[in-house]
Amino acid sequence: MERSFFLYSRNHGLPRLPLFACRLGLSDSTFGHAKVVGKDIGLMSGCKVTRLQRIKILRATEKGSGEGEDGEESEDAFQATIEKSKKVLEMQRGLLQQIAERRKLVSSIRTTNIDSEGDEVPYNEKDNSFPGLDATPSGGNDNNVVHDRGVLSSGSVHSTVDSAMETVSPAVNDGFTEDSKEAENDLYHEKTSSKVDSHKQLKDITSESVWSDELPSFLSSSSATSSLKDEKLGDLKESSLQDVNGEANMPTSEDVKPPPLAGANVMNVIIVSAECAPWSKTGGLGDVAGALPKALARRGHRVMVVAPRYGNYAEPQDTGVRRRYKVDGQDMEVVYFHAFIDGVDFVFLDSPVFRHIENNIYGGNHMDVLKRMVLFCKAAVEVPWYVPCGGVCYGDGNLVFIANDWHTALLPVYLKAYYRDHGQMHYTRSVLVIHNMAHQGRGPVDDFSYVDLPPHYLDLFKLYDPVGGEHFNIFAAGLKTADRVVTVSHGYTWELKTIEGGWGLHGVINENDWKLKGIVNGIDTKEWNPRLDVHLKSNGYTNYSLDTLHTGKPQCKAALQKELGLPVRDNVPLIGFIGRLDHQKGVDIIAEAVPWMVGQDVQLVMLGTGRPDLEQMLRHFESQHPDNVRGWVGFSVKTAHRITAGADILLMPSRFEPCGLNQLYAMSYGTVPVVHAVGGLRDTVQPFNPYDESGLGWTFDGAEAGKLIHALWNCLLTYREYKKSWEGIQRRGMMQDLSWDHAAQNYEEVLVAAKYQW
Ligand SMILES: Nc1ncnc2c1ncn2[C@@H]1O[C@H](COP(=O)(O)OP(=O)(O)O[C@H]2O[C@H](CO)[C@@H](O)[C@H](O)[C@H]2O)[C@@H](O)[C@H]1O
Repeated sequence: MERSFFLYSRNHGLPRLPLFACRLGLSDSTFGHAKVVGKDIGLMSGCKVTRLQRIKILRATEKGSGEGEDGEESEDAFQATIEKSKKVLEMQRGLLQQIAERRKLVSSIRTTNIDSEGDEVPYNEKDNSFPGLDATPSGGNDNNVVHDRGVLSSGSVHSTVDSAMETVSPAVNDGFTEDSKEAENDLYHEKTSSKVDSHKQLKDITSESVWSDELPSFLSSSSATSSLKDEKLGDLKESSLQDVNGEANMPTSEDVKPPPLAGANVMNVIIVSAECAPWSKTGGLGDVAGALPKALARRGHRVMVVAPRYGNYAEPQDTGVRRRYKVDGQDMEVVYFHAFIDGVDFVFLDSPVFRHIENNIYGGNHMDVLKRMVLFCKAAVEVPWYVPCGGVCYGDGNLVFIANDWHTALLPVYLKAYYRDHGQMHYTRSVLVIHNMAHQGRGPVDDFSYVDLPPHYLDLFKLYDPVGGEHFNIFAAGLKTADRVVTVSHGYTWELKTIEGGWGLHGVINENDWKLKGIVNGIDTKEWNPRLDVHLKSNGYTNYSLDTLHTGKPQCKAALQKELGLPVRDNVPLIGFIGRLDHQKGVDIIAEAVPWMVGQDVQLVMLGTGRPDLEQMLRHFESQHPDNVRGWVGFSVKTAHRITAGADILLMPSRFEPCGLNQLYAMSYGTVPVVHAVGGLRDTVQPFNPYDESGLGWTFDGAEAGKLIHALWNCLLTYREYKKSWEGIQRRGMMQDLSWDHAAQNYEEVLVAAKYQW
């Protein structure tokens, strides 16, 4: 039964209070609008008054205006009202405190209920759980005592996550807390709404997941989810508690946790990648594997990255889990290391075949590379069962693997051949991301004998094309087997379907078009952010932002010129190039344009490593034009950051570019990109239009020196003659939200699509 606040508290003379509160300018948010044990106490929310109250207020006001003629009487009445109001406020405070205490009680009952339900729920298909460890073809694992808890039922999986998260080593987390705080302050890039404490978030996943697995996202809404929760809580919910718990407008209290951004779609995600920054990186794949997981975790998913352990990394600790896998008839042991950082579980696979090759990840002969990838994928697909992260395994329910490029394209195949074909890992899905189709894991058909698959799988790998003839193609098998495929830009998705862009796999891509989606990469706004960049804190460099662009960027430019031994001149355009020195990146196109460039009074700095002939070319240019050109041969993350900050212009004449990250980094540092309009470069660099002062840089429509020169000429003209336009381009670039948050949301759609695909 609802009772008005007036009736509830008339002894306290409250009819005047709403009006009084209004006069004092006290708002909804000051008092809220609370319900206590089913009774609307109408705490002046929006000066809400009942009809009876209104009459009383009116009478009191009329009376008040009459008394106004007598100043003293009126003053006394006013004082009395204040006194009464104070008392009422005091009482309300008490009530609010009671409410807060009841909320705490309810949430503790709720937690207990979820935990106990999780323990008791037997295996249920709808819970997306795997029946048991013993049924796995690879057998059990003596080292992993918590394994069973992770796979027996999703109830136990979810319910144990809470306790798991409590056991995460604080030492591991603490090192990253400050950075997270810094990033949270980033006004330009980070959406503060998406920032939540990772532990709290994972706890939220736990409770959400228990209920949400049962409904596809397109059927469920947050209300559907909460009603399901309500049903599950059943008996425990007394009506009074329901009312307290259901109150939406309560003043914020410490125990109020925001729901995960992914809502009902939260799931377990395992990203498997041959490289992962900052531990290992040869290019953009490492950046993506280091950043996308964190963005997915911010959305509330439980996220793990699996990568080889190439070096002695500081953070990951030996989990004690050891597994043996057969590769080409040979027993190979894998030791699993783990670190929990920024809300993500990083699992590194240690084996003699991975050790100490951090500077040559894809090096070695054809067979060496193939065997490494076979071992990596065989071990990675079992991680959710054997590696306890924070005390509990991921299990295989509600799980999606994200494999990347050909190196891990065997994973979807192993998932199918070893497990799903045998009715196991029934609820696990795989997504394969194409970062670069130019590398496919090709080899002679005989390679099939090394991947350890049933004979009928050969057809998945066999491909014929005019270049390779009939051959063995790992990427092809992965693309066919994965539940969904992602490419890293919309432009590249289209290009892959063409003979020129598909590198022999355009047929496979076209056949699987239905499961293909382009998602433009984001950038790690903690790593690549001129306000926070750790590489700009010394040697004369400085951090800067949109507000300090005028002073900060020129300072970085001067520091870069000084560091490189170039004449320190503010008015000379400084042009940068960063990238792998190979055919893709069009370094040779820059080379053709160098004679023209040096005649333009510009400075050019090129950082790269790769093909020896192109490395030699860089050195040659430097020696020919010591006053204008620097060719830095090597892989230096610090120098890459400093060039991005100090250069005015970034050149990217790539012949093809699936997405490209350097142009994104450049724009966020106020460095203007000049790019070949291809793949992701076309998607992300809107050409400058001087008529309406729009656009972000210059593009050219052919990978030719002449076209590069034409675009660069226009760019240099604007730099020199139209300073305002130039600054506009810089500012527009810096103001974009290039963070991973948006891309992560798109990935989530793909994960959900994979999850509900049968
Ligand atoms: N010598 C050097 N020293 C230091 N850092 C260096 C360096 N050479 C390159 N880098 C860094 O490596 C990364 C290169 O990323 P890109 O996306 O431009 O290219 P990549 O072709 O490797 O990636 C592929 O995957 C990514 C991710 O999906 C796609 O964006 C891209 O189009 C596709 O070709 C950048 O972080 C860059 O700074």
